[in-house]
Amino acid sequence: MFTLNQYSSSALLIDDMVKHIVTALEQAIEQRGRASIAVSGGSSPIPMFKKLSEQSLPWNKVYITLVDDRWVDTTHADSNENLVMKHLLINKAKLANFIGFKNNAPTPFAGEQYTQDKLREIPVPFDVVILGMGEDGHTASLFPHAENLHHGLDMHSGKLVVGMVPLTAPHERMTLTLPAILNSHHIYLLLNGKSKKQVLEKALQGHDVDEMPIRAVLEQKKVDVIGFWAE
Ligand SMILES: O=C1O[C@H](COP(=O)(O)O)[C@@H](O)[C@H](O)[C@H]1O
Repeated sequence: MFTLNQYSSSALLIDDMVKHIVTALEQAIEQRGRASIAVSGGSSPIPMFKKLSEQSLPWNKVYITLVDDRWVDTTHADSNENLVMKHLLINKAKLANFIGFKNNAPTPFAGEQYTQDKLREIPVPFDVVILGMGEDGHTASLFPHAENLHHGLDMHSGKLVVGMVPLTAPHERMTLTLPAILNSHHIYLLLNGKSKKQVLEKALQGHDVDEMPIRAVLEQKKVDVIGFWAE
C-alpha cells in the first residue's frame, strides 16, 4: 500500500523521515543484531543524509548500500557512491559498513556478477530502502523505455542488480532490480518540490510501468511504501 506523508517544510520532512529510518534500524539491531539500508543518490537525499549521519546508533552494526549507481569512477561528481561518502558516511555514521556497486568491469552489464556477490554480505530483507523519483518517472535506475528495463522488473530473474542504459539521463547505470527493492521491510520514497508531486500524481493515475517505472513500486502489494513530500 502507498501512503503519502506531506510536510509544510523540508526541515519537518527530514526530521520525520530520519525518525522512521532510525526506528527501523534500531528495531532490526535489537532483533537480529544487524541492520541494512539501501539508499538513493541524486540531489534530493543530501540534507536528509546529513541529519541521519548525526544520529546515535550502533553504526558499526549498520550495512549501507545503494539502490543504483552511475558507471563512473567513484570519485566522479556524478557517482552516487561519492555522494554517499561525502554526505552520509560522515559524523557518527562513518562507522557504518558500506558496500558500493562500482567495480573495474568496463560496463555495468559486465560488472553485475561481481557486485551481486559483494552484496551477499548485506543482511536481507533490507530493513529500509530509500527511493527517489526522477521527473521522467524513473526510480533507482529503472528508466522508462530502457532496453533492459524488463530484466530489472522481472520478479523471477534471481538477480539483485542489472545494468541499465537510460534514454533520458546520462551514464550507463547499475540498479537494484525490482525483486531486490521489494525484498525489504520498509520502502520510503523521498520527493521534493511541486514538480515531483505532479509526476507522482501522473504515476498514480496510470498503469504503464514501461512509461513510468516508479509505478511498479507504487502498485505492488508486497511492501508498504511511504512517500515523504514537501514543497
Ligand atoms: O539518477 C538518479 O535520479 C534519481 C532522482 O534524483 P533526484 O536528483 O531528482 O533526487 C535518484 O533517486 C537515483 O538514485 C539517481 O541515480
